[in-house]
This record gives sequence, structure tokens and C-alpha cells, in this order.
Amino acid sequence: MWLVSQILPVIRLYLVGLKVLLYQLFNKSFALPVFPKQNGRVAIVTGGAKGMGYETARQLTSLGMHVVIAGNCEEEGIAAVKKIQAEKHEGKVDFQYLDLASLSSVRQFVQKFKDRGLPLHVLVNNAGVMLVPERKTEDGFELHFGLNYLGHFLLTNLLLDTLKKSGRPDSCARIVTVSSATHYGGVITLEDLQSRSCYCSHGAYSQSKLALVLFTYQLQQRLTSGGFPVTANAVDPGMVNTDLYENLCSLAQLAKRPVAWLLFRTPAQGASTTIYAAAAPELEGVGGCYLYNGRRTQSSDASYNEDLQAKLWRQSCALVGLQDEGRRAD
Ligand SMILES: NC(=O)c1ccc[n+]([C@@H]2O[C@H](COP(=O)([O-])OP(=O)(O)OC[C@H]3O[C@@H](n4cnc5c(N)ncnc54)[C@H](O)[C@@H]3O)[C@@H](O)[C@H]2O)c1
Repeated sequence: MWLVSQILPVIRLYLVGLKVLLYQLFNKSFALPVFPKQNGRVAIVTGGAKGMGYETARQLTSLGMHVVIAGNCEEEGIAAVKKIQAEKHEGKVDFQYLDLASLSSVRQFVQKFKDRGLPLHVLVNNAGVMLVPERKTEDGFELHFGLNYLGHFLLTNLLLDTLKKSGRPDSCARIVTVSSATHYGGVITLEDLQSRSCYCSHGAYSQSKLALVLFTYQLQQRLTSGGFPVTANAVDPGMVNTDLYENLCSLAQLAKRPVAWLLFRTPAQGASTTIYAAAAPELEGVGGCYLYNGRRTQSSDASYNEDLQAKLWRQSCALVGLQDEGRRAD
């Protein structure tokens, strides 16, 4: 039984990876169209200092937005800001410290952001870690679940009032959440969200990415029923050559190198669907989608389970200490 719960998630994740690589072998990466300028709009990009987050921050700045790079490494964040500023785009960019593995850091980030009195039109939940050996966040949550999912769950909920105020019916505020094809192999175990009974880093990562899709759909449903001018979409960037793979074991690292060189997308290509979700005029007012390679795609069957979405939302509120305000009387 133990062996099965260790090996099954690994097999599922590698099968999904293989499918993505085959797709990338036969299909070109989505090419970003030219978008109208978006001066005056404000965006937060978590993990915007490197990888796809950096490319997202860079492109949104080039569209004229004011981008706040939110990350847990000040040095990297400031270096990213300087690099983007050196390109002399129309928009503004700055850095604000955020450690998604700490609920108090998320709360402090939001307070500091709100103190600046800025509106918020785009929130990109991009940051993440993958295949980390068993570790806990400051608050005692399994790291993938706590950082990739719960950190973003709290961040989004605390920023929701600002997003609602900043959006307009003809120009909605947008929440873009970066998930992954690994969510197709993910399983949510409501009784053991922290993977305490049996830890497998592959299963924990896939679970966190499925949780983000369930969260996006439930969030969109709540936004729609409240009539708020905010949309929420999930994005799948494909397989992209970034530092995310640094926790692969050395043998897998070795095997990955030639495959990545041949078949992985570049960070700029990987970020293109996120930027599309954040800025495309044709997605005005469109939410509750899973976007892959610039197109709406079906996510996993489990992600459409409304009962699971609602239960996960409720448990997440309890875990991060939020009142579930949108709860239906049941
Ligand atoms: N690279 C891929 O093949 C791939 C595939 C599917 C999904 N994704 C997702 O794309 C997103 C971006 O990843 P990437 O590939 O650019 O990797 P990356 O390692 O280059 O970037 C991850 C970012 O997350 C930030 N981060 C990590 N821990 C943090 C914390 N505690 N608080 C705040 N920020 C933190 C890092 O500083 C970094 O900026 C992730 O959510 C990842 O799961 C990546």
C-alpha cells in the first residue's frame, strides 16, 4: 500500500509530462498577439523576479502597466526591477517582499500594498515550487500545498475587495492563476491535504496544482453570482526550461538536459498564455477557463466537481483563518 502511494503519483506525473512533450514536439508555441496599451492598470505578479514570472512582469510593463513584482528574495527582485527599467518601457515596475510560505508575510504584503492606495487590475498568481523533499511552511502546512496553493488562496482573498473596486463592467479586473498539466494527475484528499499519512513530492505538487484549478472555478462562480467586475482564469504554461526543475534527482537532471534543450519552451514562450489571460481584449469578461497554449482547454474531470470545489474552499478558509463570506446557506 505504501509502495503504491509512493509510485502511482510519480507514474502519473511522468505520463502527463510525456504527453505534454509530445504535444510540444508537434505544435508551435502560442505567439502573443500585439495588445493595446494598458496604461493606468496596476498588476501584481508573484514570483516575478525570474522564470516565467519575470517574463510576465516584463511584458505587462511594456504594455504600460504598473507592475509590482512580489517575491521572497529581495536581491533577485531588485535586480529584476533594474533589468526591466533598463529597457525603458512606458509602464512602471517595483518590488515588494512576499513570502508565500508564511501567512503572516502574505497579510503584511497585502497591508503594505493597500497602504500605497493603488488600484489593482491584474493579479498573477505565478510563484511556485516543485518536487521539494518533505518540508513544512512556517504555519505547519506541507510546502507545496501551503506555498503554491494556500499562500495564493489567502493573497487573492485579501486582495479581492481592491480588485472588485478596481474593475468595471466593461473592463474587469483579472485574476490569473498558473496551474500545470500535472493537475491532470492530481488527487485531492480532503482528509489529508497535508500529505501526513504518506508523503510523495510528485503527489504533493500535483495536488497543489489541482487545488489551484478548483479554487479558480469556485472563485469565478462566487464572483459571477455576486455580479462583481472581476474574472478568474487558470493557465497551463506547458513544460518550460526554468529553475523549477532544480529539485529533480541528479539522474533525472541529466536526462532532462537534452530533452529540455529540444522540447521545452523558453520562459518567454511559457509566459505567453499568462500574459494573454492578463491582457487580451477578447478575454474581457471571460472567466472560469483553463487556458493552454493560448486556447481554452478542458481541465481534469475532478476540477469540475463543484462539491469538491466548495469543500476545498471551506477547508482552505479554516486553514488560513478566513471567514467564508460567500458561503451558501446549507
Ligand atoms: N517550468 C515548467 O515547466 C512549469 C510547468 C507548469 C507549471 N509551472 C508553474 O509556473 C510557475 C512559475 O514557475 P517557473 O517555471 O517560472 O519557475 P521558477 O523557479 O523560475 O520561478 C518560480 C518563482 O516562484 C518564486 N517563489 C518560490 N518560493 C516562493 C515563496 N516562498 N514566496 C514567494 N515567491 C516564491 C521564486 O522566487 C520564483 O520567482 C510555477 O507556479 C510553476 O508551478 C511551471
